[in-house]
This record gives sequence, structure tokens and C-alpha cells, in this order.
Amino acid sequence: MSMIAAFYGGKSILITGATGFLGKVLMEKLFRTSPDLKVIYILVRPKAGQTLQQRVFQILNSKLFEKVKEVCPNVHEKIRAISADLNQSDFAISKEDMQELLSYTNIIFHCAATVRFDDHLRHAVQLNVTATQQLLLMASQMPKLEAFIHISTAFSNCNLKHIDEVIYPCPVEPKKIIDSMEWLDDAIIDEITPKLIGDRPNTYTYTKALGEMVVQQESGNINIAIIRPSIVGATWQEPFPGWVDNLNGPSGLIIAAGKGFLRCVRATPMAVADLIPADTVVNLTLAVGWYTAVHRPKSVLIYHCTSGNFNPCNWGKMALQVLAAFEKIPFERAFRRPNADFTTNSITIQYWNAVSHRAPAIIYDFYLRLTGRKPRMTKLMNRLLRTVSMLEYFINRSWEWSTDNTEMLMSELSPEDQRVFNFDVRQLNWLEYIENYVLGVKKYLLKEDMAGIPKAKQHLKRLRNIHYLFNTALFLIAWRLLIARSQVARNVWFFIVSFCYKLLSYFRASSTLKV
Ligand SMILES: CCCCCCCCCCCCCCCCCCCCCC(=O)SCCNC(=O)CCNC(=O)[C@H](O)C(C)(C)COP(=O)(O)OP(=O)(O)OC[C@H]1O[C@@H](n2cnc3c(N)ncnc32)[C@H](O)[C@@H]1OP(=O)(O)O
Ligand SMILES: NC(=O)C1=CN([C@@H]2O[C@H](COP(=O)(O)OP(=O)(O)OC[C@H]3O[C@@H](n4cnc5c(N)ncnc54)[C@H](OP(=O)(O)O)[C@@H]3O)[C@@H](O)[C@H]2O)C=CC1
Repeated sequence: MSMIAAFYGGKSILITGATGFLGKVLMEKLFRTSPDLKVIYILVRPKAGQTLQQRVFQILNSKLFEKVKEVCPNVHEKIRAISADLNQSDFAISKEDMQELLSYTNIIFHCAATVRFDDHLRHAVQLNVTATQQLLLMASQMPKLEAFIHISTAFSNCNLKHIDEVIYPCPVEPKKIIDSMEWLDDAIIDEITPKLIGDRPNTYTYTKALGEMVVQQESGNINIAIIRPSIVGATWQEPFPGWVDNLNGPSGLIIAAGKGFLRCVRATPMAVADLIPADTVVNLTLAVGWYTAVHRPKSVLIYHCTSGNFNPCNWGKMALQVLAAFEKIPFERAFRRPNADFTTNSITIQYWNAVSHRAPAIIYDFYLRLTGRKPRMTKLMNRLLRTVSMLEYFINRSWEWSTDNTEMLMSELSPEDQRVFNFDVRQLNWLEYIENYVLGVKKYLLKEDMAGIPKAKQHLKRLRNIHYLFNTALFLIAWRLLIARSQVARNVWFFIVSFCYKLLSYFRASSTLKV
């Protein structure tokens, strides 16, 4: 019997960000391994014209929850969606709901965040810092609370090369930042943002670091732990391999590369690709929840959930594996044949962006215009290149994260818990994982049918022929122009032609003699 699964039985659990990528996988695993849990409260905001109930219904009826419905048929009754907006004071939760949360919650998993790299500092502070502070305030009023698990990121201190399982203070206190966001206007915030974030690349990593400081400062008597995952990717094993539902991290780039939009990036092939599967993060999170509640460590423990020091894979190798997967599992209606060239040279990348990205987009838009359709490729390409430029920071560096707490926790688990809540990435086979990832992107993000694979392969063959034809035509035109302008080129050309003619005559003559 799994001790961790048993621990969550009968518990009332509060999850923020349950509608997000990680939150859904967390909820699924909780229901599947502890179907006897009492209730999961989720803080949800109405979105995209959908009510709370519609959003929950959509999640529970997704493929991700198919297994849950078998083990926990009354899952609909065990999930309690509470209308909340983490940007509002008291999260805009009604009095009755708040009372219920304060009275019954046993465990909190705080996953909600803005993960956008370019979010305005005011909004990023509101969600990643102020909301964390408010949630801690709520937690301090929960008599039955056993543990508060805060999800941060391994990149909150990405300005350092070696990162320990400690909280590194930012120069300006989070309280001061929160206060100043209330009275500074947007223009001034824009001006001071670069100074505040310092050597971090974006407002996301900066505000996640501030969020950690808040957790440490406001922890009071609460049992708190912080999880720092690296780049969260599709699921590895559970509930099935390859599940992914948003474009963040590598998923968007896999689409862009598989569809042939993106063929070259500024990346360091030898830099470690610290990807971590979503189910691994969730398994560690649940194990940490159990450990924190049962063992009540004296200080806030931080757990790095990374793959680099256990089972490293670099970006160069990963790109080759992604390309190999595209051979087997091509995406439909690719724009060009997939390719993955890495360069660290900024002039070379500008050249490739012009030749391999922008020029084909312009040519395609010209073709769309000619055929009476609306051009769209240049716009899409510009947005894609902007996205890639934001990710470049993370694919050109390697970090070392110490993992003493994660390893300590692994050794604390019973063999059964190590199996059910497996977060040992040493067992991960990257080739297999990447293949499933690409398959998952095709199925769950692009919603493409597997039956279309032969047609997609044919399409890629056609693109290859067009590519060869185009290159040959380009070469001949260039050569023709050169011959017209240069005597040396003309001499070389006549030499080649006469040499070929002589060779041909020789073979003809020798074959006539044999007869
Ligand atoms: C030669 C190629 C070879 C490749 C071969 C394959 C090799 C293997 C894989 C290789 C490398 C992996 C590197 C990962 C490094 C991640 C590091 C994370 C570290 C921290 C981890 C964390 O702790 S935190 C989670 C990460 N947090 C995000 O990852 C949010 C990012 N994101 C945004 O911050 C916003 O998205 C942003 C961009 C502002 C646009 O914002 P925006 O206002 O313009 O609007 P949207 O967000 O709506 O997106 C606008 C259009 O960008 C498209 N798109 C969105 N994301 C995309 C994405 N990742 N890749 C592509 N395309 C993406 C989307 O499809 C839209 O396309 P469309 O125009 O067609 O609609
Ligand atoms: N994905 C990754 O690569 C990594 C993620 N992390 C961390 O993991 C956690 C989860 O990330 P992930 O699942 O990928 O992110 P998602 O963007 O998929 O999910 C974010 C969640 O936060 C919720 N949320 C955002 N704003 C509000 C709001 N104002 N009120 C209520 N809820 C809100 C979203 O709700 P809604 O559905 O309504 O938008 C959603 O449920 C985050 O803390 C992130 O920093 C850490 C490392 C890597």
C-alpha cells in the first residue's frame, strides 16, 4: 500500500492553477491514486465565454481524465470549483466559499502563475508575488492546514550558474515592490523594470524569485515547501505518455520545427536541455506534500525538480531526436521540410533568419496574394521569431542545480511509493520520451489523425523534390549570370563542358570497339 496515496485519502485539498498544464496533471494523479480523498477545491476564473462549470466539465471530459473516471466514478462530486480571480483582493471569493476553504482545507498546492516571459511587471507582480502573499495569509487562518506547497521555477535564480536549494534574496524587498506597483504609473514601471530585473532575462523569472522570498518571509507557523521544476514537458508515463496541452516551453518549438517554419535557431548544441516531464513534477509535488505534512521540517525546504544532473541530454542531441521523430511521425501540411540547425553566431542566425525564415514567408505571401488570398505567413514568422528570441536565453546556457533534498526525499520513500510516485529521471530514455512527445504534440495539440501519416510523408517527399528543383534552378541562374559577367567563369565553364564532351566521346569510342 502506498503511504503517500493513503495520506491524501479523506483530505480536503486546495489547488490554484488547476486549469493549467501542471495543475491538470496534478489533479488527475490525485484522483487516480487517492480516489477516497474528500474534496479538491480549485480556484477558477470564468474565461473565454465559459462558466466555471463548463471549464470543469471540459477538463473532466478530456482524454487526460479517462482513467480517473474508471477508478473514481464520482469525480464530478469530489471537485468543487470556486469562483476566484487571483488578481483581485481576497481573490474575489464569496464569503461562504472563503469560510468553507478556511475551515476545511488540509493541503494547498499553489500552481497558479503567469508564465509569460514578457508580462508587464505590474501584472507579473500581482499574480506571482501579491497573490502568493494573499494565499499565505489565507493559509495562516486555516486551522486544519497540514502543508502548503508552492510551485516555483528552477529558473528563478537563472542569473546564477550553480543554484543551491536555498532562497536567494533579491536586492529590493518584495513588500516594497508590491507597494510601489500600487502607485507607480505604467510608464515609470516600464522605465524601472530593466533595473529591477537586473541580470535576469524577464519579468517572469524575477517575480518568481520575489514569490519565493514572500513564501520565506510570510511562512509563520505554516509547513511550507517549494518545488522548482526546470522546463516542464509532456508526460513521460502517466496517465499515458506524451500528454501536453499548451505551447509553452519546447512544445511550440516542436510544432514550428515539425511544420517547417523554424529551421535554425541560435542555440548552443552542448548546453544541457533541462527538460522535466510533467508527471515527474507532479509525483515529486505529491511526495513533498506528504513529507512536509508528516515530517514537518523546521525550515522551508526547496526541491529542485530537474533532469540535468541525473540524466543529462543536450540541445544538439535533443534536436536530432526530434528530427528522427518527425521522420516517423510527420506533421500534416508542412510548410517546408523539417530541419534543425543550431548556431551560436549572431551574424549567421541573421543570415539564416533572412534566407531560411523570412524569404520563404515573403515568397509564400506573394503566392497567396497572386491567388487572391490574404497573406499571413510573414506576420506569423515575425511572431515566431520574436518568441524564439525570448527562449534563446535558456537554450544557450547550462545550469547546475543541487538536488540534496530531492535525493533525500527519494530515499525516504518506501519501494511502493518510489514506484507509484516515481520522480527518478535516471530511468528516463530520452529517445523514447521525445518520440512520445512529438506524437503527443501531433495528437493533443495539433489534433491530427494518425491515419494521415502516409499522406504527410508523401507531402514531405514532394517538398524535398521542390527543394532540390528550386536549389538547382537557383544554381543555374546564378551560374548563368556569373558567366555573362566574368571571363574566368566563362573559361571554367568551357573547360568543364569540353572535358565532359571528351569523356563522353571516349566512352562511346571504347564501347564501339568492344562490339
Ligand atoms: C531549428 C529548430 C529546432 C527545434 C527543434 C526542437 C528542439 C527541441 C525543443 C527546443 C527548445 C525548447 C526551448 C524551451 C525553452 C523554454 C525555457 C523555459 C524556461 C522557464 C520555464 C518556466 O519556468 S515557465 C514556463 C515557460 N513559459 C513559457 O514557455 C512562456 C513563453 N511564452 C510567452 O511568454 C509568450 O507566449 C510570448 C513568447 C511572449 C508570445 O506572446 P504573444 O503575445 O505574442 O502571444 P501568444 O502567447 O498568444 O503567442 C503568440 C504566438 O507564439 C506562439 N508561441 C507561444 N509560445 C511558443 C513557444 N514556446 N514556441 C513556439 N511558439 C510559441 C503561439 O503559437 C502564437 O502563435 P500564433 O501567432 O500563430 O497564434
Ligand atoms: N510550464 C513550465 O515549463 C514550468 C512551469 N512552472 C511553474 O508551474 C506552475 C504551473 O505552470 P503551468 O501549469 O505550466 O502554467 P499554465 O499557464 O498552464 O497555468 C497557469 C494557471 O494559473 C491560472 N491563473 C492565471 N492567472 C489567474 C488568475 N488571475 N486567477 C486565477 N487563476 C489564474 C491559470 O488559470 P486560467 O486557466 O484561467 O488561465 C492556470 O490555471 C507555475 O507556477 C509555473 O511558474 C515552473 C517551471 C516550468
